[in-house]
Amino acid sequence: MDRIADAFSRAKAEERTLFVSYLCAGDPDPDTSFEACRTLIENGVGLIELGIPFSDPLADGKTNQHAAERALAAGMDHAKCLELVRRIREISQVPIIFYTYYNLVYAHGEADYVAMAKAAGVDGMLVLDLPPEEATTWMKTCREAGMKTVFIIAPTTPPERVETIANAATGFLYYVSQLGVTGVRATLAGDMREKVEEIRRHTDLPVVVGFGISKPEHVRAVGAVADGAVVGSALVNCLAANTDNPAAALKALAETARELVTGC
Ligand SMILES: O=P(O)(O)OC[C@@H](O)[C@@H](O)c1c[nH]c2ccccc12
Repeated sequence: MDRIADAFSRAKAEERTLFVSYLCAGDPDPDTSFEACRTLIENGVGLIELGIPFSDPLADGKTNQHAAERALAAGMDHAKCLELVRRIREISQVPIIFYTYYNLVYAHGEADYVAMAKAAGVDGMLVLDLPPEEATTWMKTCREAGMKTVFIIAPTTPPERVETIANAATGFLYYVSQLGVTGVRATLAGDMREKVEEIRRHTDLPVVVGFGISKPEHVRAVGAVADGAVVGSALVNCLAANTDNPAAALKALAETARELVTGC
């Protein structure tokens, strides 16, 4: 079963953009985090990026950093992240990607980290601070375990590295359309089409675009050039604004997802 390929091919067949969500696992607490994932699935999300909370999330903007802080403060650990995946698998076959940092992989050992995730039902990994040039053993370990390895391409990625990254990736490629770190923005990058077309010259993998997406018109603009639209901070903000009221957080999440999915 290739949940990732199935999700993208279903979206393509239905001529829609795959709605990809990001939340930090365990934000604001393990139970609410599971209900948040259920809410997203019920409101159109077709692929879940789960951030593994880490104390030094250097690639994340303030919104995601605070989400990781809330999750860690709520006692989220690796075992609970795997338990969250198992709970999601009881209700859905939605593809799940771990967004993690290499310190967390190293702490368990690559083989164990991948094996535990695969057993729980994770479909792919994005190690945010591990470039393909340093990921030879990682990619081999994941390939042998049937775990996809997603990689990121940025606006500043030079052409020769676009090819290297595109050739290393499996599952899909993620084009982060803005410079800097994650976070809601008023406008999207203007050169998205050219960069995605450049990526597509090197791969047949699906390409998703993220960074700053917060409105249906952003999703529509991304959908015109890419196979999926990634929304993180706009969803995380729903939890951040209601940390003392899980029901309100989930209601805001459902409303935001329902609005964004109209752009898919
Ligand atoms: O938050 P935004 O602007 O909607 O962007 C998605 C982003 O949060 C998610 O894909 C992500 C979370 N952590 C990351 C680190 C690097 C790149 C991307 C990410």
